[in-house]
Amino acid sequence: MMKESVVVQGKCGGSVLRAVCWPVALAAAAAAGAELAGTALLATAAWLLARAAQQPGLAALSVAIVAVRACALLRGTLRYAERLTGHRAALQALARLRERVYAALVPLAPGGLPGWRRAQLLHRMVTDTEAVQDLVVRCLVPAAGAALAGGLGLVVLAALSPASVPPLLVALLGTGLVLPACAGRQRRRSAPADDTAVAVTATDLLDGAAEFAAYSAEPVALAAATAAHTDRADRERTEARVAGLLAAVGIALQGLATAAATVLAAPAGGPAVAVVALTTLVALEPSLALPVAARRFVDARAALRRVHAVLAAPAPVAEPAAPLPVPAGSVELTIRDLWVRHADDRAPALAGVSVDVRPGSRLVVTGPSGSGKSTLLAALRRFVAPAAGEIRLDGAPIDAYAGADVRRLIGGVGEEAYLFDTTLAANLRLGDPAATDDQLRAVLHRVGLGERFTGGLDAELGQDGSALSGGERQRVLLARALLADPQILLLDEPTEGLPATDADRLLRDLLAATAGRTTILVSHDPAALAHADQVLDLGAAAAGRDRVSRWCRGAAS
Ligand SMILES: Nc1ncnc2c1ncn2[C@@H]1O[C@H](COP(=O)(O)OP(=O)(O)OP(=O)(O)O)[C@@H](O)[C@H]1O
Repeated sequence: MMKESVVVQGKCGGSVLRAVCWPVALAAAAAAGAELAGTALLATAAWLLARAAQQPGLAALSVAIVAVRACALLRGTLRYAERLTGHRAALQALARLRERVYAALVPLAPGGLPGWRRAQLLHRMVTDTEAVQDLVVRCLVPAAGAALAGGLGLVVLAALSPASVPPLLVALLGTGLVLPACAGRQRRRSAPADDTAVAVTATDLLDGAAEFAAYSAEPVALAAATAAHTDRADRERTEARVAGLLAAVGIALQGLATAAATVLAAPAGGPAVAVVALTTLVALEPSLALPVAARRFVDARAALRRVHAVLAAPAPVAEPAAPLPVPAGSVELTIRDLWVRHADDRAPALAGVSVDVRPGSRLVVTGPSGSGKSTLLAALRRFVAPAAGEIRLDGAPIDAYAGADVRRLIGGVGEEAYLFDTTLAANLRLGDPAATDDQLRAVLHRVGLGERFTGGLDAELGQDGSALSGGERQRVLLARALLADPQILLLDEPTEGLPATDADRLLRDLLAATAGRTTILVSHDPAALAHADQVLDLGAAAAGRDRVSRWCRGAAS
């Protein structure tokens, strides 16, 4: 178990556990102390009963009577200290690990996240990180307590009746090593590498409820969820049977060892026999919990490995070692022969795109679906790295700036724009946390939302703006982007999916709100094209890209 613990610490929980190693050591010492006090309590009580049966004077029993009370108090106090210190250390470790996972996810979003499903990431953040808590409270502390209690039991027996040591030793090896090894082995065999099937099917059921209902596909979806549940229930039933069997074997070993140690201590006679019997019983008690600890250890190790995979995931875009300070004031954007490829085995999403965007001008990007419009905006915000070519801001390559600085400079409403399930004001203040209510109302006026909300700034928007119409949603997103006040405003198909009259009105308000500001607008709308200073047609570039792909295929074959 110790060897495996080193592996886990090295992989992921290492620095997290190191930060709480002292509280963990204190908790383990308190757990062992509580076991020792329990052992001493029973041993002294046994001696007291046996000695009292011989009817000595009260003075001969008074020390033992006080010792019994002291041990009882000490055991309770130490148990409390162990729970308090152990849980505090575990919760601190958990909080640190969750912070690290979140910090690791930030540079992955959004480009690096599609490798995981949403339910899997939620599982990593919420459930898998809890493994570090289990590791402390349910593995390390019980294992240390069991080792100390067993060791003390052996010392007591060696002092009172050396002949009784072998039965206790054998039983300790059985309950403390062999049974946990069996439990761990069985758990390793039965536990799947990724225990998120239930979470994934449950998320699909919730997210896709409307679609399943629309296509009468509920039985299919429910069958997938039921299969995941049945699989898990089957595994848990098998494990419960094995756990019950191992617990029974442990209790049998404890009983046999106690009986054997008592029989072997019989020649010593007197209170020592009772002390030996009770000491053997108590010394084995903590190690009976170790098979369960071993199963939890296997689970914790697997969970921490999964968390480690998130922590170690390479960011899709490398950060510069010494980022340049971002230029102040308006910036000139230059894109030269830009190539972007989302995966090595896929055709390039952008092939040789070049354009210059002067400060204060409006560039409209157009082109058929799949021609790379969103990819261009993602590259400008450093969410994906170019395969070739360059993007320059005031002459300096964009990858010389920190990603967060670039996104403050070049921001807006992308494909992934999201509205949080909170008030209108809270959603808007994501753009500018210091904005006053008057500034919020002013920006709402600019995007044509002046008097629209009955609840005013406190109106609740629902999850991803579910309480809004499509046009209102786009206007709130635009208002938030304007509040953030980036040097270059990006807008990805803001009128998409709206009825023609709403789209016209939104586009009019949008063009007015962005007049004189450097704007890159993805749109097919003739009105947007008419008001553009420049138009970048990626359809033409896509035709070139197809020619390149065909040439590549031809060259390969
Ligand atoms: N994360 C990704 N992983 C792999 N391929 C991707 C990814 N994102 C986009 N692509 C591919 O890159 C190409 C360009 O996609 P992109 O979304 O940029 O096009 P678009 O012009 O914005 O399309 P639409 O108008 O439909 O939104 C497409 O072939 C798409 O399948």
